[in-house]
Amino acid sequence: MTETIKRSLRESPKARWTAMVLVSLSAFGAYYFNYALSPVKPMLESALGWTSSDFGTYTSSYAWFNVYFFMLIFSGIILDKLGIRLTGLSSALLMLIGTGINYWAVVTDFPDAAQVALPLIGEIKTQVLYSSLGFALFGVGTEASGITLTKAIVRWFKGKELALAMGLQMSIARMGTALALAVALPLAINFHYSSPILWAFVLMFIGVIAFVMYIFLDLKLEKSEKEIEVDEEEPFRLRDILSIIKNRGFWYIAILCVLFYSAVFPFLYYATDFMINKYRVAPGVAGIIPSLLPFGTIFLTPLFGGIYDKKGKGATIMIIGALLLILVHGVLAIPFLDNWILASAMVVVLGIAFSLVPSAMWPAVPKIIPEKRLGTAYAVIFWIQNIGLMLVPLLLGIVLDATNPSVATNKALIRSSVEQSYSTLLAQNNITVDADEMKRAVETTTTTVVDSVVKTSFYKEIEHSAAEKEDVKNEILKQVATAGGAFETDEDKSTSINKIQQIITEQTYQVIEKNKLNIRYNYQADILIFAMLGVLSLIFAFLLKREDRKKGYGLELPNIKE
Ligand SMILES: C[C@H](NC(=O)[C@@H](N)CCCCN)C(=O)O
Repeated sequence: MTETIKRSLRESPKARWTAMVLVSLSAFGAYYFNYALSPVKPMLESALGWTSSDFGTYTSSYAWFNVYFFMLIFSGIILDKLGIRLTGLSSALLMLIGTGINYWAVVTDFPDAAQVALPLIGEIKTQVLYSSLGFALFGVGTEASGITLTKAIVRWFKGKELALAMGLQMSIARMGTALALAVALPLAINFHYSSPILWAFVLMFIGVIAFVMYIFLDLKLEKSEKEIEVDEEEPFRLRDILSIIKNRGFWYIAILCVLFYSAVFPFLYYATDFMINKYRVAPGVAGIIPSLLPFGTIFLTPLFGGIYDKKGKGATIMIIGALLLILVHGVLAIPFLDNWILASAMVVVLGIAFSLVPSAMWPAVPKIIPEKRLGTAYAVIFWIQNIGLMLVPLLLGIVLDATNPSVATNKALIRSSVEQSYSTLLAQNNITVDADEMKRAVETTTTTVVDSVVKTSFYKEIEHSAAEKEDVKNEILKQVATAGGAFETDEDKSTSINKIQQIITEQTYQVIEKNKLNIRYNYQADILIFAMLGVLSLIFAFLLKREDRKKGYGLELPNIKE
């Protein structure tokens, strides 16, 4: 078909780069919210009584609807039927609604023991369930928006700077992840644990506005191409899936994708907590270390993509990426190597691996799958990848609780002692506070105590039986009451509450230290799971290279022919 593109708006660099920035803004918000609650894990435990399994359920819920309801496949069909404008706007709105539900669930005061029974999952805290449903809705929007944005970029940049535009769009999205990891916990500490979600809501709203602006630009593009004959795009067909899944090379890439991404995205969910617990990094700055990973990829992904374009060696690049993955998780798993500088260096190396593999893997798909089935192929790969994003974070949470059985109960014990101490001291001193003020004070005190114990204790914790836990609780109450006896209230209410907070913090801390109450997680088993995923990734990267040699896909050849 003839294609006269002289008068198309795509010919204007200003117009197409504006389109790229506008569509990328919603991805920025999405990638921010994806990790906005991860660094806040320790606070969710201290303040809301979540366990690691609750956190695992929440993070795995991102993929619930995508996996169970085949939403990625449907999104591909919907995108084909409704087009970029409607699908993009609907997915941006879906992300916004999901974020809103998540915010509501986290700020709502559910009774401590409120639980619902779900098929397959079993008993789950009501708050965790609602947060997860919001996150699951957000996940559908994010993945649908991912394939829509790719199509939008292709629409504007085909025959132009396509790879660069895709790389930059990924970089803008990753800036969102870096921002979330670096600022979420400081935001939560200084304001409220829900503040990172509120910010996500604002960013997502900006994303929706930006997408509405994109729609106007896209309408202008359509108008400019009205008289022009352009190539018809191939529609999404279910029967394409059949021909794709018969291809062995496709399976190697899809399995490598799910294994590799499962060792990186879920790692980021837990990384801040891991830095605090293993490397004793102060919570306020612990997120900076994992944020080095997405931050590095912002520059490295386009760089490695360029190298692959010119020099080739795609399958070898994926093998190197998988080897680095094993190195990083292997080193992070060694118990006595607990220096934060080493941890930061490993995160930087993981960032290099996470730039190498995607920069070679995504452009390798068109070498294995014919162009007209590419949309379907990416949707199926994302679907398989989502299975990993659903199972691995949940497994990590369950394993963390199972290998650290006393941590969650000990945190709950501290919280209830703090609560009782407040009630006693406030009553003794005739100070009345409303329920919200009290809740806030208990949350802050518990978080402060837990943080300081985790950061400063070098003892080898001993596990306590239930009876000993009661003793510890009584001792906390006794110590707080003794120290509180000398307390006199002659100042205003907030000064008095601050003093009470200080007394409770100090006394609780001392009792925990003395009794060696274990509230620090040992992440050893979780990190070994990541290392195993690395080994499996390496095996599939080798299988892919062998298949390439057999079938001659040209994965090792440059993309740009001289
Ligand atoms: C391009 C690729 N995107 C994905 O893999 C998405 N399916 C998942 C997005 C989840 C974001 N945490 C990428 O980001 O490398």
